[in-house]
Amino acid sequence: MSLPFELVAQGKVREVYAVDDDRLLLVASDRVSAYDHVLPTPIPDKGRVLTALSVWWFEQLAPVLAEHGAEHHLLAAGDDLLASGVPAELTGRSMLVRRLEMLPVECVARGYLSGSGTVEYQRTGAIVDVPLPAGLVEGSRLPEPVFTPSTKAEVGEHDEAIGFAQVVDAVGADRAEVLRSLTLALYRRGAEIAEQAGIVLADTKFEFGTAADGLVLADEVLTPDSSRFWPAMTWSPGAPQPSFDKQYVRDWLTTSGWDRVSPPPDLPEDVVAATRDRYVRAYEQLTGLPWN
Ligand SMILES: Nc1ncnc(-c2cnn(Cc3cccc(F)c3)c2)c1Cl
Repeated sequence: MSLPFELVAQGKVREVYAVDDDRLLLVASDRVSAYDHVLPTPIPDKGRVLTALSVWWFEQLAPVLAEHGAEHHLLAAGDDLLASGVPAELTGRSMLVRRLEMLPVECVARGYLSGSGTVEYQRTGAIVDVPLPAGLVEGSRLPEPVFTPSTKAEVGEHDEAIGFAQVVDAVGADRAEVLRSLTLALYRRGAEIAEQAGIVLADTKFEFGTAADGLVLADEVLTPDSSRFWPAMTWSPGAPQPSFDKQYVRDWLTTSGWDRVSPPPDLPEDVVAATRDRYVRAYEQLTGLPWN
């Protein structure tokens, strides 16, 4: 796809283009990643579903942002993008956003113990400087949601968990405090809405930037790519929880005999179709809106 804009950042499944000095275009692809590899087979509509979900969450979270004197970066999405020169085939999976000075902190909120959090906890009984009770296992619900920030790793590297003191060093004490309280408030609101939809929001990662008028919630929000979504029905601490959206892909890759090092194999049609269905159902269950 050739866009009349300069490519300024390229992620595994997303790109960022510069529309002008003040605006960026975030474009979500149909690519899916699993086990740290981008798979060769696209999932039709994934980019459009996750973009529509982010747009919906920005609306749901606006009151929480306002309570903390913050805003979000979304300017326009969907057909409104045609006026900015975005090709029609991209408008459904693009967001026009305010260009911000991004803060160098990944603001992670966890309501459950999982992934790198579990590894940290098993090593130290805590997640960096966040103490946790004894006896927790993979998938355990935490007594309270916790703020467990990390640094933004280089492309291809994993983010490194950091303590609150390092957030203070990076952004100052007052802003660090706001980042923690706002991250936790946004997570609580998201988890509350997800719970009503039968989905556990185990954890999520927010990114913030600054503009002249203060703190701004950026990037994508509360999507299955930036968060762990588990079906509430199957939640059972003590083992890795099935991912709401990626479990079919993970299971098939495991049975396919792929060694997780060489380039991943193509996905069979039924796994692609089932995965597309999971993204559509996540959208419909969370928003209560029909996907079309
Ligand atoms: N509002 C903003 N202002 C300035 N910069 C950004 C920004 C740059 N990069 N990223 C992360 C990212 C998002 C998608 C695809 C990628 F490759 C990388 C976010 C944003 Cl969202």
